[in-house]
Amino acid sequence: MSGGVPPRALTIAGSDSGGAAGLQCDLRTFLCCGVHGTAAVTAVTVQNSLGVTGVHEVPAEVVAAQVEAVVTDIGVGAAKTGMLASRAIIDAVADVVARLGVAPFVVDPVSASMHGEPLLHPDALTAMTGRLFPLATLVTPNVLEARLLTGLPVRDRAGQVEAARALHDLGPRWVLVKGGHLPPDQPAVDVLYDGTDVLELSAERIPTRHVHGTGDALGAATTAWLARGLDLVEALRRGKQYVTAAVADAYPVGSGVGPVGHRWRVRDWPAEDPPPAVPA
Ligand SMILES: Nc1ncnc2c1ncn2[C@@H]1O[C@H](COP(=O)(O)OP(=O)(O)O)[C@@H](O)[C@H]1O
Ligand SMILES: Cc1ncc(COP(=O)(O)O)c(N)n1
Repeated sequence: MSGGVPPRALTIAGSDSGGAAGLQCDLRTFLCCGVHGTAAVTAVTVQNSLGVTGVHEVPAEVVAAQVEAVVTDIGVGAAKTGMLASRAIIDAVADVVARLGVAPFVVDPVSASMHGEPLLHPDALTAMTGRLFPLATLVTPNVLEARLLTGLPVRDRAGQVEAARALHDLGPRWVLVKGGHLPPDQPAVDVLYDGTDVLELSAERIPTRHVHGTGDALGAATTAWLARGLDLVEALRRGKQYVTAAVADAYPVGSGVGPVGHRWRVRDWPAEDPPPAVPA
């Protein structure tokens, strides 16, 4: 790839000043997956390993303008959403994504931080499901978001499947109900549903409290592999491998919950996909 034009991906997401989640995690993941990352910022959060203490939204028309500027000049092979904050931002993103035909399009319906602080206004849920889900190639709720969006209890694998079926009826091509928040005695199983078949992506649950940014790393790695031209199931398999390695590489910065790590990808860069040589 050295000297050539790399694939490009776009994240439409909030900023995490602590650098664990949000667009910081997405851009780092894009780089580690060999893709040029671009970002439309939706909100600035005041955040660290202990939680979120402030949220400052970017005007909806500025979010849409960032998306348009990137798509019309740089080009986007795949895009994902993270924190979208408000109904106005969701409506603006839905409009610009539909108008410019941005695809594949991964929607992570982020509703709260891992500490429980809200990252989405409650009145924006219907815009999320009504406007964004029908445009999505893949939606990736965690168990808590699946409960919020469906009203179902979602306590185990059977609950994940039931929620995936209900969410698929809202229009996305694929639904992934992530299992990171299931009880610690259960493996980290994510359930993928395409309207017909159920596929499980399973990994051993790694015993660490430092899981800030797991969902963003999974979604961003999957988006990167979609931008590199892989089909959805293969992109997601690689995304799952990426996040499992990232959880294993997590580290304690700050006195609360630390970030998942991306250093493994640089240290152990696979032989079939070497980093470009550094010019002398
Ligand atoms: N302790 C863990 N060990 C291995 N994988 C994990 C662990 N915690 C979460 N995951 C995986 O990380 C990804 C993100 O899941 P989840 O934590 O449910 O999402 P979110 O970050 O959106 O809340 C999923 O693939 C999930 O299975
Ligand atoms: C800006 C931003 N976007 C997303 C998340 C969710 O990530 P997590 O569930 O790891 O807190 C976050 N905390 N902050």
